[in-house]
Amino acid sequence: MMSVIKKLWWFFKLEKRRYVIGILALSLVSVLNLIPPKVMGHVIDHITQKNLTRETLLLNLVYLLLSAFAMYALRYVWRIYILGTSYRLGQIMRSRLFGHFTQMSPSFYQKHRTGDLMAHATNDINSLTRLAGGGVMSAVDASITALVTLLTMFFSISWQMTLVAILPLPFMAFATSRLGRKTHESFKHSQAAFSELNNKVQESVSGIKVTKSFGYQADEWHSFQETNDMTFAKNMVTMKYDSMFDPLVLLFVGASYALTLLVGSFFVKDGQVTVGSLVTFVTYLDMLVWPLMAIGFLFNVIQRGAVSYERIADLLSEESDIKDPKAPVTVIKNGRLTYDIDQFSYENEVTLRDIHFTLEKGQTLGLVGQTGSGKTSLLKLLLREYDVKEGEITLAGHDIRDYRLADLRSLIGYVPQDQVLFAMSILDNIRFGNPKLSLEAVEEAAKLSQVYHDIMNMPEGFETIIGEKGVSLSGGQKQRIAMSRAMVLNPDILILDDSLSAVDAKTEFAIIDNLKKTRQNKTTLITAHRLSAVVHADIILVLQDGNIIERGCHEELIQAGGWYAKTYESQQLEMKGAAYEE
Ligand SMILES: Nc1ncnc2c1ncn2[C@@H]1O[C@H](COP(=O)(O)OP(=O)(O)OP(=O)(O)O)[C@@H](O)[C@H]1O
Repeated sequence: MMSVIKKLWWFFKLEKRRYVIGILALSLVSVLNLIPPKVMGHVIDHITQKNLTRETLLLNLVYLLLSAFAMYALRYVWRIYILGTSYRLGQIMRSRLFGHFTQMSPSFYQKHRTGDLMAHATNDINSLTRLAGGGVMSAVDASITALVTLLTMFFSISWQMTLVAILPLPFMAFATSRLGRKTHESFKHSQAAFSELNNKVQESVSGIKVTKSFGYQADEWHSFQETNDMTFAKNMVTMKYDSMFDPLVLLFVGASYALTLLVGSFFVKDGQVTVGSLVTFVTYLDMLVWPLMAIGFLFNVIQRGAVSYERIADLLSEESDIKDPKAPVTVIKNGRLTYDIDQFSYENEVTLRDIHFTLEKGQTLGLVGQTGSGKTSLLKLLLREYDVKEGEITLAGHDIRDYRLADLRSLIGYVPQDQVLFAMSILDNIRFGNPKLSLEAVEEAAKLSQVYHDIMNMPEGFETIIGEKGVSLSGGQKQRIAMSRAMVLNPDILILDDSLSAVDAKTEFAIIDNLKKTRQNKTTLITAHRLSAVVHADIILVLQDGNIIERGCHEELIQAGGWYAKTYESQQLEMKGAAYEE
């Protein structure tokens, strides 16, 4: 349990100055706290001895007031310096986590669901902040208060009474530590359940449109209720252990009071202590309740912090499986692209097999084949979303793993199958890769992608906000805006992954025509289901179950009379039929 303190030592060291000031202020408050009961006892003794003068009373009142003001100021100081500093830990950990998230490859996001990652970034970080703030505060305060109070009771009132009063404490320590262990376990389960709940909410909200369109709201509601109930049940178990803590402590404190009263009354009767001293003693005993309670709070905070730290550390220790090379090739330029892949698999099943081809700079590759045949996977390997283990992909004579990831990706413009547009203006969406680009450049890219007129017809043209709070776009418009985003950068290598599937044949033809004109010296890779999108390609590969089953240019493949020729023919017939119907 204490290991979490060790693990957080770097932070305490980093904020040493602030913690030292905070702890000093806190310690002074604990000592000043001893004054009021002393003053009280003193005045009571004067009253019982009937010799209380006005001067003595006034002097004691001044002591009380002075200590109250000093404590007011010092309490403010420690709150700012200890609790305030703890937020800094939250800030540091949050940016570490976020930095880590941005470094990770897609397989990380396949393994961890969004809701889970959100839980780490919120709940777990809050637990850590509580440990570095409230935890440190109660540890220092409780130990100093307990120490100075016990010493004062022991030396300035009666050591015998003190020993009797603390008799129940070892039993209490035993009981609370057992309870603490149980709380720790149940908290782990609560935290995991919260992650699950987060996932559920995230998935349900993002899929709400689909859920509703299929009329599955009721099922979704029931499945959410199940997760919600489970989380509630786990939280109740934690709550049960939590709720046992304070009553348990108070039980032992009650025993201390009873013993003190019993022994104290004998001592007063014998004249060993005065009535005033007994009152002071009982007030001090009262002051010990807080440190005892704080043990429970500390147990909680430290254990929760430990669980959360573990969860965050586990995430942070996961390395991205896509790494930058130790000695990267410093200059990157477009050139011959060669795929030499013997085999590639995501997990166990082989996704791509014997993929060998060369694409010269400036050429266009067309990738076709049934769904699931491996087209997207082949492209993702070039982006290094995943790495090839058996074989290599080379660009301009170097294995792509020898370039810096950022360099490699700066060469590539990628229009994925599921485009993501952000809730901001169309202008900013298109120049996402380089916010400094001019409106003219953006307009040009939109024209090349055949979406310029669509945009000009929107309420605020390129300034139109899209997404949740703005205009909803059609599938085809989304595709063409995503395409403009890649085109505006005029990338050396352009990857279009089924990017024209939602546009009509005429628009597709115009876009392809623009591509042919503008990308003469640049490499282009296109996957498509509609073969008309790849007719112009220099090399067309037909994939089936991860293998290349046909290769050549359009004419060669038509000649060969295989899958390509048959599919092309039937698609042409379909198009003619559709045109006839129109
Ligand atoms: N991240 C992944 N993890 C595991 N398997 C995957 C992953 N991505 C794709 N696959 C599997 O790899 C195979 C090839 O998928 P891929 O997306 O490359 O096909 P595709 O030809 O692009 O299909 P489509 O035309 O439908 O887009 C499929 O069987 C798919 O289930």
